[in-house]
Amino acid sequence: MNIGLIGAGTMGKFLLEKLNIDQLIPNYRIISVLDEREKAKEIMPSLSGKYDFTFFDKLDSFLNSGIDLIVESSNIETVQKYAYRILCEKDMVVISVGALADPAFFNKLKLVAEENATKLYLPAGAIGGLDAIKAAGIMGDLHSVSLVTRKPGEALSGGEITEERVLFDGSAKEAIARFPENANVAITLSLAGIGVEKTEVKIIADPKVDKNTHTIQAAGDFGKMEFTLQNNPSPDNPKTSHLTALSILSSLRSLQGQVVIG
Ligand SMILES: NC(=O)C1=CN([C@@H]2O[C@H](COP(=O)(O)OP(=O)(O)OC[C@H]3O[C@@H](n4cnc5c(N)ncnc54)[C@H](O)[C@@H]3O)[C@@H](O)[C@H]2O)C=CC1
Ligand SMILES: O=C([O-])CC(=O)C(=O)O
Repeated sequence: MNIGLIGAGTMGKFLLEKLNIDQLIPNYRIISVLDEREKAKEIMPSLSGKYDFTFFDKLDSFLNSGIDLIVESSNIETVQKYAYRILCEKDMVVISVGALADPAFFNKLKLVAEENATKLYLPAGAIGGLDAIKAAGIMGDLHSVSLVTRKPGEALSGGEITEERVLFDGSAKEAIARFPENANVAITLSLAGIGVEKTEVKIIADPKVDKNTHTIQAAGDFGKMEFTLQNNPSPDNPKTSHLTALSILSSLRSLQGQVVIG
């Protein structure tokens, strides 16, 4: 599988290390990286030497570089800019899932993927339990879904804090608008469950935690569930839980093989 990467930051570099150097998934390699911004020309040559990929500064040449699948690990704006065009011809893994909070945009992507027989993969990212949420909602009998995200102040750009502070309490749709780098999980959860308007989100800065903590609660005809993750932050980006990059690798690995779990 020849992969094209958009976003060679914290997660992108981790994926380059694991796929291209450690060869964690046999035959899966990042062969192309896209960055159209002027400043990319300075940093890409050394990265491309280290990880052995070709750098592209134009989307069209990137798409024509022999890649089978695109992995995005950049930001919401990049997904909004490129996803439609990409899904016209390639499968795509999106991790900045907050880009899909607008139902009109999400439906447009679903439609273009359907028309072109391409696929949009949304890894679980920094959370889990989505298999249970999807199962619980399959008959429309999932009544409530909530997420409480608790992070150290520095992860929420709040700087030094001395006591717990609720920074946000509202819908997933509002959460991602206010915290585009911390509430992608709220949108993944919404898409798996009851949507961006009905999914309730609280974001709390907490000086007592050193992990990015996410608690999901759901109730419906199936019963109730509660699921808590205590994620170690990525060493290079305290906002991003390390589990997120692992979940991209896991999504890639699940494209291979005959057995599908979950
Ligand atoms: N779905 C989930 O569970 C989670 C999603 N995220 C999201 O994943 C994304 C990546 O996270 P990190 O790697 O920690 O971020 P990062 O900030 O370390 O890396 C992002 C990279 O994208 C590059 N970039 C920005 N604009 C670009 C463009 N137009 N074209 C190409 N490259 C561009 C930046 O230069 C940077 O190197 C972020 O949007 C983050 O909010 C983070 C954590 C959890
Ligand atoms: O990494 C995390 O813990 C969650 C996160 O930042 C996001 O969903 O945007």
